[in-house]
Amino acid sequence: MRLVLASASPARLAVLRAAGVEPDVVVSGVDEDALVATLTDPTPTELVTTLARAKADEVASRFAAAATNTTNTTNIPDNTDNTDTRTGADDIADIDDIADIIVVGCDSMLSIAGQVVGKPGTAEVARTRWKDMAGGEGELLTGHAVVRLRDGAVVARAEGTRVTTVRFSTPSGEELDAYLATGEPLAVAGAFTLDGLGGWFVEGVDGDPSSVVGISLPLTRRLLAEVGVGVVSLWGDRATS
Ligand SMILES: Nc1nc2c(ncn2[C@H]2C[C@H](O)[C@@H](COP(=O)(O)OP(=O)(O)OP(=O)(O)O)O2)c(=O)[nH]1
Repeated sequence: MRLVLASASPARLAVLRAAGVEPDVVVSGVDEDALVATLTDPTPTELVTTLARAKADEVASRFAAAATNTTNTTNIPDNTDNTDTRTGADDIADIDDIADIIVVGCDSMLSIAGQVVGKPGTAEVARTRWKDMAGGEGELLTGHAVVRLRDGAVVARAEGTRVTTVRFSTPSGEELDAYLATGEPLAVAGAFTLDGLGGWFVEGVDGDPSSVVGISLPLTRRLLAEVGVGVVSLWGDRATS
């Protein structure tokens, strides 16, 4: 059995590794903006669940193609060097045993001031986000989709979303300038991290902290159980040491 993380997120990989799981990483080629554009007034939960499902399904489809020995190169991003520099991602060709594969896809967004937002992308957008966040609170939603395949055929799937309330401090002008200058807040949902430099500006969370970082361990444990996988079986030698 192999757990495949369908994500380029170093944060998600770090959470799983710290929790005893060494997943294979296969980055999905999902165009999130294009997919969101096809949705009609999705709720925040529908948004992150749809995106998480799309990421998991895109990677799962590659295993289906590999299992039938067909090469569907139309939608498999060119990953000829077999690694994605962002996270050292594998190509599915690197995964020797595809008899029993569990693919996990996630998507995180912050609901704040009546908007649901992802990664700011620029310092200007991140600064604007912090004007809404400072001294207040938002809800960090992380959608999760788990797909289990045996010999390339989907045999089970499970989905869920975790919502965690995050209470923000009020960084000074100098602190915010410095934080934005690091670049960290530009590449993470909600323009903050709980486990990085952003932690200086988070007063607290109500709910699951791992979900804020990018993947909820307790929810993923339940979703794995729904597809017949006990999380302890994924701990490898950690379970016996
Ligand atoms: N280290 C850390 N990262 C965070 C935190 N909050 C959000 N993030 C990251 C996790 C994800 O990498 C990113 C949310 O964007 P997405 O859910 O679209 O994932 P991303 O595009 O990174 O990768 P993916 O789409 O799964 O391939 O923000 C946090 O508190 N700590």
